[in-house]
Amino acid sequence: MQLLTPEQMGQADQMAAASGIDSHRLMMKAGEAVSAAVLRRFPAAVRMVVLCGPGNNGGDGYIAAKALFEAGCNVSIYHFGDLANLKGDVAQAFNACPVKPQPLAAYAPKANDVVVDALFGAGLTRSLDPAVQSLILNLRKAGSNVVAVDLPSGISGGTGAALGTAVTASHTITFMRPKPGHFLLPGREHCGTLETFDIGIPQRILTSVAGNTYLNEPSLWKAHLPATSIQSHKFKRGHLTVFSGGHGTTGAARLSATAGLKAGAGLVTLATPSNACTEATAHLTAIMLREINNVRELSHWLEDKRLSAFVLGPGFGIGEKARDYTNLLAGNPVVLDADGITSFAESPDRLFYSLSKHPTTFVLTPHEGEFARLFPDIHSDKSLGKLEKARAAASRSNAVVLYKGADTVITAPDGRAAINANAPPWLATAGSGDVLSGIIGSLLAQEMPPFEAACAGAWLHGAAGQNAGEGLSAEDLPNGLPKYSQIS
Ligand SMILES: NC(=O)C1=CN([C@@H]2O[C@H](COP(=O)(O)OP(=O)(O)OC[C@H]3O[C@@H](n4cnc5c(N)ncnc54)[C@H](OP(=O)(O)O)[C@@H]3O)[C@@H](O)[C@H]2O)[C@@H](O)CC1
Ligand SMILES: Nc1ncnc2c1ncn2[C@@H]1O[C@H](COP(=O)(O)OP(=O)(O)O)[C@@H](O)[C@H]1O
Ligand SMILES: [K+]
Repeated sequence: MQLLTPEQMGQADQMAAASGIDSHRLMMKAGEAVSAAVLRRFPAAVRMVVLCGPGNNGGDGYIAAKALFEAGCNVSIYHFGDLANLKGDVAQAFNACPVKPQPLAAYAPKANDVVVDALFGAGLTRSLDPAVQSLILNLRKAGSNVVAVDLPSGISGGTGAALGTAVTASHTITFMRPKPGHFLLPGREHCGTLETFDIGIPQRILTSVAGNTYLNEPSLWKAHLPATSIQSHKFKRGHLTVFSGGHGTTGAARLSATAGLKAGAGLVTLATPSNACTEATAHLTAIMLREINNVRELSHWLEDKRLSAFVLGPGFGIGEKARDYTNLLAGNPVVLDADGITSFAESPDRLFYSLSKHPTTFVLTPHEGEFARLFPDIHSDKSLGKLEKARAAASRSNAVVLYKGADTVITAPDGRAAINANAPPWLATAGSGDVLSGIIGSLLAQEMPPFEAACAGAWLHGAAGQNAGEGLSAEDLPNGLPKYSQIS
C-alpha cells in the first residue's frame, strides 16, 4: 500500500478539482463516512460532540454533524477559529449544517460523550494553540471516546510527531490513502484503529502524485520470496555464514544462525574463533561450524564461491577485527548489525567509503542507539522524522537501512521506504534483533534483493512474534515464522 504525505494528498485534491471533480462532493462523502463510522461504533451514544477547526477538516466535521443530526442523534458542535473567516467548501458545509456551533472554550467534556475530532487534519502546520491543547487534556481526563477525522488533531501526517498535546482517538478514519503519520510513532498510538475510506479520487491521480513510501506488506516483496521447487537442493537455497564472538559470547550469533536456517537458507555455517568451537559445537546440530580467527582465514574461506550471504555483528565484539572483516566482505550480501555497526562509531566514513565502491549489497540494522553512533548528525536533526532520517542514512551509506523500533522503517539508497507495522510489543526482548538479522541474512542468501529482503525480514519477524505470542523469548521466534506459501 502506497502512503501519501499530506502534501501529496493536497496535490491529489487539486488535480481532482482541476479534472472537474466537485471538491464539495468529496467533502460530503468524507463527512458522511465519518458519521457512518461513528454510528456503527457507538450506536447507543447519549451525546455526539463534533469539534470543528477552521479548514477542510472542520468542513468534514460540519457534514458529519448534519448527517448525525439527521440520523436522530443529539449533536453539539464546538468550533475553533473565527467563523467569519470560513471559506469555500467549509463555509458551504457550515451554512448547510442545522446545528449551530458554540466556541470551543464553552465545551466541558463528559465521560459518555462521543467526540468527533475535526479540528485539524492534513493541514496542521504548527504546534496547537494552548487553548486547544488544554481542551485535549480535558478530553483525556474525562475519558471521552474520540473518533478522529483524517488524523488525530496535533499529529503530523508526514512524520507522526505530536505538535503539542495531541488528541488520542479510539478510531481514525482517513480518506483514499493513509499517511506515514498513521504508522510512525507516536502517531500510530494516537490513531486507535485505522479505517481508510474511498471518497472517489481516481487511482490515476493518486498514482501520479505518490512517491515511493509504502506500508510494509507482503505485496511489496512477495514476488521475490524464495520458492522451494522439487528441483531445489541445499546449495540452490543459499549458504549463510554467521560470524560468532569468542568463548562465552556465542549466544547471539547462534540465535541468528538458527533463525537463518528456519528462514530457509539451505546451509548455515557459524564462523567461530577457535576458543569458542567447543561451546558452539555443544549447542549446534544442523548448523555447521567453521573455525575462522582472522582476516587471512576469512579470505581463504571466501574463496568458496557458493557462500551467498553473511551476518556480522551479533555478539561479535567491537573493534578492529569487525572493521577488517566488514571491509573484506564489502560487495557481498551482508547484514551488518549490533557490534558490527558500533565498531564504526569512531569512523563511520570508513564504512561508507568501503560500501561506496560497490552496488548496494549491505543491510544495516541499527536500533536507535546504533543509528546515533553511525549517523550522529542525522539522528540529532530535529527537523527530520524517522522516515527522512532513515532515507538520509541509506543515501549516505549506499546500504539498505533498517531503522529498528516499534515502528521499524526500511529505506534504500534509491529512495524507496517502507514502514513496518505488524510487530507486537513483546518483540522487545533480548536477542530479538539477532533473530531478525538471521532472517534477513537467510533471505539474502536465497537471492532476495537487499531492500526486499529487509522488508520481508521485518514483516516475518513481526509475524513470528505474533505467532509465538506474548511472553515469548527470542528462542521461540524462529518456530513462529510463517510458511512462505501461506503468506498472502
Ligand atoms: N484529501 C482529500 O482528498 C480530502 C480531504 N478532506 C479533508 O481536508 C483536510 C485538510 O484540509 P486543510 O488543508 O484545509 O487542512 P486542515 O487540517 O483543516 O487545517 C488547515 C487549517 O488549520 C489552520 N491551522 C493549521 N495549523 C494550525 C494550528 N496549529 N493552529 C491553528 N490553526 C492552524 C490553517 O490555518 P493557516 O495555517 O492557513 O493559518 C487552516 O485554516 C483533511 O485532513 C481532510 O479532513 C476532505 O474534505 C475531503 C477531501
Ligand atoms: N515496542 C516494540 N514493539 C514492537 N517491536 C519492537 C519493540 N521494541 C523493539 N522491537 C523490535 O525488537 C527488535 C529488538 O532488536 P534489538 O534492539 O537489536 O534487540 P537485541 O539486541 O536484544 O536483539 C527489533 O526488531 C525491534 O524492531
Ligand atoms: K482531526
